Amino acid sequence: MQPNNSQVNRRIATISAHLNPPNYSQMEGGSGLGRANCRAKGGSAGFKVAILGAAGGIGQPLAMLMKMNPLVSVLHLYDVVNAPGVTADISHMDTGAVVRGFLGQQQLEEALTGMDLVIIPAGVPRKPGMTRDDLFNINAGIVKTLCEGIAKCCPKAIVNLISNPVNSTVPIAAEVFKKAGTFDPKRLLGVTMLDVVRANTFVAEVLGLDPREVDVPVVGGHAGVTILPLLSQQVKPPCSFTQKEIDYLTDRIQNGGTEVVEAKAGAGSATLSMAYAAVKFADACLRGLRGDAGVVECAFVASHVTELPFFASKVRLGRFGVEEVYPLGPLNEYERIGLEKAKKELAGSIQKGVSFVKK
Ligand SMILES: NC(=O)C1=CN([C@@H]2O[C@H](COP(=O)(O)OP(=O)(O)OC[C@H]3O[C@@H](n4cnc5c(N)ncnc54)[C@H](O)[C@@H]3O)[C@@H](O)[C@H]2O)C=CC1
Ligand SMILES: O=C([O-])CC(=O)C(=O)O
Repeated sequence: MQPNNSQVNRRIATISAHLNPPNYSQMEGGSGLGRANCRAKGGSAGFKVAILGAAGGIGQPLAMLMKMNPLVSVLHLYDVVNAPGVTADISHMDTGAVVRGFLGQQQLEEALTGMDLVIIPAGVPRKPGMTRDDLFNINAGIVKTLCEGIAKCCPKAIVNLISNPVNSTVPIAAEVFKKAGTFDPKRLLGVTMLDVVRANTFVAEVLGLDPREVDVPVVGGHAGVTILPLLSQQVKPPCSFTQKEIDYLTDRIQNGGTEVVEAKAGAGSATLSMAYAAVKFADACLRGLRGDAGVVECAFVASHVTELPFFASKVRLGRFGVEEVYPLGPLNEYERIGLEKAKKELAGSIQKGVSFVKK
């Protein structure tokens, strides 16, 4: 039997309520009586941060940690699935940031408007046997669409790009911004912080130190041989390694991601350590925006440090994003050979990203 008109209308209403669940910006405090919107609009000190892909393996712990960050006054959580649930959950934490959820493409612009910092962990992760480049076909399109939204709604925001392959997605973002006439190389940063976090951890293990005492620069890019730890510049504390230790550490740092992918056996890649690293990096960006002096981290950025248009190295973060890109410093022979390998692979990955948008 065919449904009559009023039955059809009821079904449409039910489906559309499902597709457009209440925006959590209207639901602060749950009762609708909350004044959090007034607090957020009232110019309370702090920055406005959006996470795109907030319901994912990285996105959820990242959202939780950003909600705990005192520099954040407003936190927008955007995803194509499950954003309302994650938002409801996170919004119950009694920390300062006002949390709002946004679900689906039709709410992307609202999610992005007015943001100071946009963090992007949207996209598919690896399974065992895959390279990061195997994610290109799906993630390139996702990153392109999200960056088009950023160019339109918050062109001055700092962008922290996590989605893999970072060596190609950062060039994709740059091309999208160039097309839109909004590209500012200071504001686009590929997140390679997890490589530094791993390098500090593994070096500390070898040296028998607390990882918090260790500071290893990791340059190049974020995949395999493009991840180049500069162990000769491990300055905090100054130390030297045997060749065996250097081989072991370089291999472990370059393949840290694969180590996690294999251990998770099909259930994804690093999420918790990545969320930690992303928050460490986002916090550095926010401290820079606030005007703190001497904020220096490694990131994959537009660069003149080598002949390549993008390269990861130490950068100084300030009120406008990347204020200085530091040269690599003295490399030993082992690192010089590693650099040549890294550059060769990076050149192809960068070109692949550029061509994706230009084609
Ligand atoms: N830069 C780095 O050091 C690291 C990067 N990654 C990368 O981060 C990405 C995310 O990883 P996981 O969180 O583990 O994946 P996941 O699959 O658990 O989460 C991804 C989230 O993105 C969402 N999403 C998909 N399409 C979207 C779109 N168009 N707009 C907004 N959200 C969208 C999904 O709904 C999902 O919630 C992967 O590409 C992974 O390779 C992972 C670890 C380290
Ligand atoms: O290995 C992956 O696919 C995820 C990633 O980038 C990392 O853990 O470094």
